[in-house]
Amino acid sequence: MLTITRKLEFDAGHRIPDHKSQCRNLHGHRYTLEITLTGEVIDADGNSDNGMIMDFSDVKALAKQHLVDVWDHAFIVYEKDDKVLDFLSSLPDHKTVVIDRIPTVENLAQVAFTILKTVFIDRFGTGLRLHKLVLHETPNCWAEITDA
Ligand SMILES: Nc1nc2c(c(=O)[nH]1)N=C([C@H](O)[C@H](O)COP(=O)(O)OP(=O)(O)OP(=O)(O)O)CN2
Ligand SMILES: [Zn+2]
Repeated sequence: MLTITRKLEFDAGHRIPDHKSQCRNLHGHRYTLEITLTGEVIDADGNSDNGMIMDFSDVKALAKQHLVDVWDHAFIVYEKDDKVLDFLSSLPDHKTVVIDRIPTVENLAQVAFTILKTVFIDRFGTGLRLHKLVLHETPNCWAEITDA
């Protein structure tokens, strides 16, 4: 299978409220997101996308619009983490992203995949789709999801 991968990075805060150790504290990461797309190579002479699955600059622009700019410099918080939600809501204009699950890297990867699979759709009639997403929480820790 032929794929392309675009890497983007963003910073976000989180905590894992039930964690047995350090990760129950408020802290942050520089996350690395790898978006892997598949589809036929575009064959259209004179078209800017000719020879590509999708232009990397368009992959970046869409990923930023729908996910990266939403999560960058946000605090990502579980909807049942009441203490942190109360605190964040006391901060004027704080950038907070509330999600329906604990913000482990596994869960963030699943949320990101759900969002981006609706963005990277068959826009060229080439079968373009999101094949895989990798989210690194630290250089040593990451989660991967591959389209079933
Ligand atoms: N399965 C998971 N385990 C842990 C998660 C997670 O999301 N899924 N998250 C954390 C912490 O939030 C943190 O991201 C990881 O901390 P740590 O284990 O300290 O990772 P480091 O890469 O910094 O560790 P080094 O020992 O410095 O390599 C914890 N567990
Ligand atoms: Zn963490």
